[in-house]
Amino acid sequence: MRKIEHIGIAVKNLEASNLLFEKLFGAPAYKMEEVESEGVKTSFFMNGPNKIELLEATNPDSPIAKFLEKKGEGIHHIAFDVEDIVAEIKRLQSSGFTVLNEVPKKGADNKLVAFLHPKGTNGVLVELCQEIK
Ligand SMILES: C[C@H](C(=O)O)C(=O)SCCNC(=O)CCNC(=O)[C@H](O)C(C)(C)COP(=O)(O)OP(=O)(O)OC[C@H]1O[C@@H](n2cnc3c(N)ncnc32)[C@H](O)[C@@H]1OP(=O)(O)O
Ligand SMILES: [Co+2]
Repeated sequence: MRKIEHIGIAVKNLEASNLLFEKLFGAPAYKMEEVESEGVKTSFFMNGPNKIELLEATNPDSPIAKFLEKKGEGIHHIAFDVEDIVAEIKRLQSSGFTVLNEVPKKGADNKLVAFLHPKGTNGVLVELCQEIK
C-alpha cells in the first residue's frame, strides 16, 4: 500500500453535503459518479493532495444505508492505493485479514477495488484501490 487514496464519508443527502464540502474546501466536487453495484452515488473533492469521497445510498440494501441507520453520518472507510490489487489481496489473506471480495470489483473514479472486513482492522473499513490503466 502506497498512500491513502481517499477517505469515504457516508452522508444522507449528497447535494447538501456537496455544498457543505465546497464551502469547507473552497472548491466544488471534481467528479460525481453512481456505482450501481455498491448502491451508492458519490462525489469526489480534492483538497491539496487529499481526496474525499462523499457517498449517499441509492437503495435501502446499500452498505451506506445500513451504516447510516446504525451509526449516522461520518467517516465510512479509508481507501489505500495499491500497485497490484490481486497480489495485495493474496498477501493480506495470507496475513489473516478477511477480504470481503476476493475478486477485485469496479469501483468509482476508474479504480479496481476490494474491501477488508472492519472486524479484522480494529473497526476501520479498509478499501484497496488500483488505478485502471
Ligand atoms: C464505490 C466507492 C469506491 O471508492 O470505489 C466505495 O467506496 S463503495 C463503499 C460502499 N461499499 C462497501 O462498503 C462494501 C464493503 N462493505 C461491506 O461489505 C459491508 O458494509 C460490511 C461487511 C463491512 C458490513 O456489512 P454487514 O451487513 O455485516 O453490516 P452490519 O451493520 O451488520 O456490520 C457488521 C459489523 O461491522 C460494523 N461495520 C459495518 N460497516 C462498518 C464501517 N464502514 N466501518 C466500521 N465498522 C463497520 C458494524 O458496526 C457491525 O459491528 P458490530 O457487530 O460490532 O455492531
Ligand atoms: Co471508496
